[in-house]
Amino acid sequence: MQEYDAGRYDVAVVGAGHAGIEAGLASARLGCSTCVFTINMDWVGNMPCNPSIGGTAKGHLVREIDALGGEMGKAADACFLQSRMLNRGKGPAVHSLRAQIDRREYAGWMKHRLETTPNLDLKQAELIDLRRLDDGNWQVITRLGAVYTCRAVIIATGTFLGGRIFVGEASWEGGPDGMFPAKELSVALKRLGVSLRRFKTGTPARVHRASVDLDQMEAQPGEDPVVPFSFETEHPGPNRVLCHITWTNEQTKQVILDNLHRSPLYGGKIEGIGPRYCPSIEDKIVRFAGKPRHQIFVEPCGLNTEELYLQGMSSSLPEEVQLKFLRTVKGLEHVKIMRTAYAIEYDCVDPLQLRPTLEFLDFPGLYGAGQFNGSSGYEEAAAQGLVAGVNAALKLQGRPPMVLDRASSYIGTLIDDLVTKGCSDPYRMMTSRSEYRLVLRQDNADQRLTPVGRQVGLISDARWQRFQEKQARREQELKRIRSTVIPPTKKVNDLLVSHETSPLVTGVHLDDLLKRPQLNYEVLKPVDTTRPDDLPLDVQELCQVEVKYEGYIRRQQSQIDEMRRLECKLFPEDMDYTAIAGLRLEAQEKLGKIRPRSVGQASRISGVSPADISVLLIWLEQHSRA
Ligand SMILES: Cc1cc2nc3c(=O)[nH]c(=O)nc-3n(C[C@H](O)[C@H](O)[C@H](O)COP(=O)(O)OP(=O)(O)OC[C@H]3O[C@@H](n4cnc5c(N)ncnc54)[C@H](O)[C@@H]3O)c2cc1C
Ligand SMILES: NC(=O)c1ccc[n+]([C@@H]2O[C@H](COP(=O)([O-])OP(=O)(O)OC[C@H]3O[C@@H](n4cnc5c(N)ncnc54)[C@H](O)[C@@H]3O)[C@@H](O)[C@H]2O)c1
Repeated sequence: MQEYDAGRYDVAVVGAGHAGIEAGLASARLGCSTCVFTINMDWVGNMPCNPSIGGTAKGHLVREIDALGGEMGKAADACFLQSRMLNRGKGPAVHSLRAQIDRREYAGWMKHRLETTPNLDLKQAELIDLRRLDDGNWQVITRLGAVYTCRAVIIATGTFLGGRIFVGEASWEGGPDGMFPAKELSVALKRLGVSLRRFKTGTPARVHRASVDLDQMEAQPGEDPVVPFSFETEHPGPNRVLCHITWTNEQTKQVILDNLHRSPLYGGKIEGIGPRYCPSIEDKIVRFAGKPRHQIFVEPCGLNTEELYLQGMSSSLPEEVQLKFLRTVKGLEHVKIMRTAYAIEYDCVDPLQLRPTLEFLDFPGLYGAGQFNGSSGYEEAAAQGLVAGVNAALKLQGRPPMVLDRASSYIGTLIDDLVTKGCSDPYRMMTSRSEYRLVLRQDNADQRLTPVGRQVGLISDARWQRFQEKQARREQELKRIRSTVIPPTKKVNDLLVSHETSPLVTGVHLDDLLKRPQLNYEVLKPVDTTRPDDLPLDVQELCQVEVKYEGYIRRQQSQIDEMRRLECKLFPEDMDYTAIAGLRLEAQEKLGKIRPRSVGQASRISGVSPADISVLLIWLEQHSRA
């Protein structure tokens, strides 16, 4: 193919999935001329699996993306079909927003957002090659020979690189949703020296609504009032659909067990490693053999389609086996499959090759984001896209990088886990991955991250002003709660006794009452006479959590202060660990490979001991004096 010079950009983003979208928008919004490339223009922001956003820990990620100035939360608010806050019965740290989304509406919304963003071009073109020039610039080359010269490249290729589909005995080269795979780019990356490996993931069948007996299933309505993802959405729309729940049974299990030898996974055809926390139904049947049944969420894919998604039934068994086991399920006895479930194997990187900015350690100007970095999930991808896009732009502008630490966010935790510990299967965010989860709540994501977004340049003046007003109201209300004395009147004591908590003998501060497990902000309203009546619900919730969990939060904060002490001790870029006397050989090797940014990051590398950390601290102390 004859090549031609097609122009220059500051940043080229390979991919318009969830990572590529956030990367492209962030880079363009920070003033860099940006081109986002996609294999298929009609699938910008495609959700090849469940059209749902959020859920445990993932909802936190969406809130954080929004707080930094990203797009996913706004798009989800504009296109949701049903919304629920999960885990309301548990502590505030694990409350997680989850929404079922209209898939086509979401993809269209995101595409239009890219099309209308200044400094951003969106192009349908498969990139097949990537070159590093001697002057530090990069070139990306399309299948049609167009050569674009760029100062930075962000790879956000999802599950397309070297994609291979598996359904029973059938297997072919392919991307998700019937798209073609990106083969050449894998070869180009390997040629450059990037080491790739194989992961796999899967998706369940989509079935026709008319073939499903929803009356046989448990209906699951959305929650009112709807809580939006974005801190900027003032009036979220209504819930528009019902979801349903049904269950597998002994018969389903038997069909699967009888056909396990036909599974490409159990037959050894798939070599890629699948997501531990999103197992296929055949995996669940084998791994949790004692479990009599598994839950299936039956969820609409959109308003203008009859396709239903069967969450929990991901499979790569042959098509006829899929039909057979689905028809054993209550309500699915006459089900018709519209899209068959499949597994997909793809190339991705070992994220230990990346810095916390998501730039490759060995290839300045080259960044990785999303499923390409070894993660799984739309929200994980979007979070990384935002971080890669911001950091590519900051570097080109000669500004300090945006590195979010573990105590600032789930985004920081996700990236630190990836680049410090690596991952041996597709990485999924969970609240248990954060040691600071009482502080990293979805309700306070703006408090934690909007100042960072503002500093970077992604938060407008108007939004910043609204944020500051909200913080002022929060502080005012906290002050009022802490200084208000509730007297031991009959009305107060009747209320306390009716909520099974002891009456007062003297006046007590409102915050002390709020700390009682039987009470909350809403319950105390009738006796809290100085409460402002125009306080927004989100400010009320913030104040309640901060007061109720004050002691725990304070304790966690002191752990954070300790952690940050080490996080501020940065290593020089050209650090030679082999020259540091006293470091054990294993530590020298691991540190040399991962090249941590700070002593804090070094302390989390497996194989680096507390004694090694002491040696590093002494070395830094001497080095900074010299
Ligand atoms: C079958 C399946 C099941 C999944 N199940 C779920 C699920 O239930 N829930 C969930 O959260 N996640 C699921 N995932 C993962 C989810 O799709 C990804 O985590 C998420 O989409 C990753 O976003 P991304 O931006 O990294 O990549 P993608 O969304 O895959 O986007 C990749 C982009 O790169 C472009 N591209 C690739 N190569 C090139 C090239 N050479 N040139 C130009 N453009 C290129 C593509 O056109 C596309 O725009 C599943 C994925 C698949 C395929
Ligand atoms: N390979 C991948 O990348 C891949 C593949 C499959 C799934 N996933 C991820 O895993 C998630 C699905 O995984 P899963 O099947 O383990 O389920 P999940 O982890 O999302 O569901 C766990 C819990 O969430 C709640 N929940 C789920 N759907 C709900 C609904 N419609 N209404 C109310 N509550 C609901 C339920 O309490 C359920 O038990 C996706 O959202 C995606 O993030 C990723």
